[in-house]
Amino acid sequence: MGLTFVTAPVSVSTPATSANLGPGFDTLGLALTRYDDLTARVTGSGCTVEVSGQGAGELPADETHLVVRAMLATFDELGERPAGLAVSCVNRIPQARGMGSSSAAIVGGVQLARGLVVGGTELIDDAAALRIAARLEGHPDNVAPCLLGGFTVAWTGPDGARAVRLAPADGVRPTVFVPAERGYTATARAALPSEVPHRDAAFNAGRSALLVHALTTDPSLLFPATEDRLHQGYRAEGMPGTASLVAALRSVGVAAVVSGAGPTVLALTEVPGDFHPGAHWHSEVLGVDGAGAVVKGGMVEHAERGPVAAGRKS
Ligand SMILES: Nc1ncnc2c1ncn2[C@@H]1O[C@H](COP(=O)(O)OP(=O)(O)O)[C@@H](O)[C@H]1O
Ligand SMILES: N[C@@H](CCOP(=O)(O)O)C(=O)O
Repeated sequence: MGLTFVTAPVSVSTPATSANLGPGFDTLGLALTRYDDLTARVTGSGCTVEVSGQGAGELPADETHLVVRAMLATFDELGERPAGLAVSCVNRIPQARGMGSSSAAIVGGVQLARGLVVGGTELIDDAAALRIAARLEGHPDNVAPCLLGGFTVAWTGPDGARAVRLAPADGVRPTVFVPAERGYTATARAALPSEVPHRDAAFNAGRSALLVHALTTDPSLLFPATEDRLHQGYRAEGMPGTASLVAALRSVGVAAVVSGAGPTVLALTEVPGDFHPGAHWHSEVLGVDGAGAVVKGGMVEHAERGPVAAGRKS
């Protein structure tokens, strides 16, 4: 039997995310309180995409748009596509800056597709949604917090991506410093070596483990816990302004890291009021999003995720 599609529009708010958080390369991620708002409905034929805000006038307006690609991949998992789609995107997450905009588009698309199918949430549960989104993104560390909210530890097993969601401690104070220029994740990944010294791998294993404790229990340890030897150093040449700002913040005791693949900088502890990053940077204090990509309308009716959902399995 075929699928039944919902005729009413479905909406989703997708949070920005910061991945890696220093040593947790391709694993750790945090959901932040800045959102893209996406709406979709089934139509009789064709595919239209309206974009306002970030990416307006640049992103495609057809089925090659990333949100639609993720929707179609999800419908294909379900075995049937609707006749047509109309999608609208109000984008507030800066794109190609290291704040998880592509993951927000992918997770948004997966969630919209689930919402547009009667019984879509049962046919594709959160665990399957995470697997689809991570497969499309290529790494799970942004899609996990975008989907689930909070602070997530994600990994890839034989059956695809999995994640647990943890509650960040109250003392975690995210500030982002966003530059005007873009930096593409694919470019930043190409700067990484295929092998690293064993001592650096051991260093990062220790810091990542400490970071889980610091972020959930003891933020006073965030400064040593955010040291990294696996990616930031290799990427510094390609983003010298980012490397300098991380160093300047760390020199005054702030637990600063490259956000995702950069070029945005993320501070996890309070930035002194007299610290000035320079006119090049737009700084913004953000909260930690606790809910993830919540769908309104349609068939995904999960409640807001509270701040504590330790051990949530995907
Ligand atoms: N909201 C969006 N809607 C559609 N495509 C998007 C959106 N956000 C990002 N993308 C696509 O992803 C690319 C940026 O991906 P990436 O380099 O991974 O940056 P980020 O760190 O912001 O995720 C953009 O050039 C665009 O092609
Ligand atoms: N682990 C990835 C994270 C990329 O995050 P993004 O927000 O820059 O897409 C990496 O470091 O490549």
